Amino acid sequence: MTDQFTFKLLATDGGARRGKISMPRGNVRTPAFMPVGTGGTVKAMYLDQVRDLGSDIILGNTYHLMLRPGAERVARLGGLHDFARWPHPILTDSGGFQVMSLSGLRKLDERGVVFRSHIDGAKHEMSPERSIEIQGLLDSDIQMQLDECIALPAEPAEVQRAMELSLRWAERCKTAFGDQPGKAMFGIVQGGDVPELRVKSAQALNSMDLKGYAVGGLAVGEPQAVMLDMLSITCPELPENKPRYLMGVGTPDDILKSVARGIDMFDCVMPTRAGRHGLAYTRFGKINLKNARHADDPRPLDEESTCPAARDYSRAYLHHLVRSNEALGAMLLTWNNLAYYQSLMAEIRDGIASGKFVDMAARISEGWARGDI
Ligand SMILES: CNc1nc2c(CCNC[C@]34C[C@H]5C[C@H](C[C@H](C5)C3)C4)c3nc(N)[nH]c(=O)c3cc2[nH]1
Repeated sequence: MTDQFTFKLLATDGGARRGKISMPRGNVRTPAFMPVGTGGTVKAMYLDQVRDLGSDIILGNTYHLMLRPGAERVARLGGLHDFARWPHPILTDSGGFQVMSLSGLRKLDERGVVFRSHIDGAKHEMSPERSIEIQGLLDSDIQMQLDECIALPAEPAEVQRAMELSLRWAERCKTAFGDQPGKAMFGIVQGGDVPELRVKSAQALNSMDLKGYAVGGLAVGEPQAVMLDMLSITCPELPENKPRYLMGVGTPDDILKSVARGIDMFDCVMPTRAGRHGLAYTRFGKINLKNARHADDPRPLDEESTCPAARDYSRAYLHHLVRSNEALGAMLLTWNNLAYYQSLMAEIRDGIASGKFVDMAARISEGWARGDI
């Protein structure tokens, strides 16, 4: 047990890193995939299942929880861990990304973002200080600075404006967060697809001596090659003794290639959202259970999986559930997908620890390319 937030680099293999984050609520084995919770739940899953799959940490959802049921109410009820019965670490995003993508009317200026709730149209102001206050009310263990994430492609002048605003907001978030030994506030590197802006953002955040660093402003419409190039430019500028979190990423292939460039933490709605839409992630690649070709297939998704959803149900049954829009279809495919993602992360961690990351990554990628499954 510890009352501090610490990161320990345990092994490296090329650019890939194996580490451990220690916090009062528990440890996070990195590279880590963080299942995405929305209103304090990972959709279509019981949190005990999420834990049993090997998830050390989940994401909470600042924007949704502040609108409903309200951050002050969650605090009155003991904070998000008690509210959702998840006693392990929780990371919360600042809410800015969603305001930019979800809410209707919104105005952004030096003070922060003013927006209307997509639920009831009520007006809300989200300043850097208010975002940190909300994340504190949720009792989040890892809090993200408020930032401005812009979609790509974008004009370099616009990328620079948003990056420099985000740096000023990082300073304000650091001040608002203050000194909370068992918790962390991560800065977010911006700079779009402009190498010199990425370096400037990373170096400025580096000098703020934060407990962890996220790489933001990616997975916003750019090709994978651009995202990977930005990682190759950004990660070397970040301290190697602090965790690095690539926000919103990604597919299994994105994750393998980003780990190779020095990323430690990932979050993505893909496995959970795809599961609700009939898509199964497996070590043989993606399988769309909506497709009629599965209607008579008695095989499970993966008879060697330890996850019952992958091992014990025929593709014909899963196809039937998905086609009939049965809740069990979403439940089983979400369970399968998170189990697959966490087994991929465990294989990645073992590969780095044994110095076999490159061979392991090649073998995994060949499995996906096997074709007809
Ligand atoms: C997909 N690509 C992408 N995502 C990104 C996110 C959100 C990360 N996921 C958190 C989130 C976002 C939504 C959906 C769930 C729950 C909750 C609301 C928190 C994950 C980002 N968040 C911030 N603050 N800044 C970014 O630059 C950024 C870039 C991203 N690029």
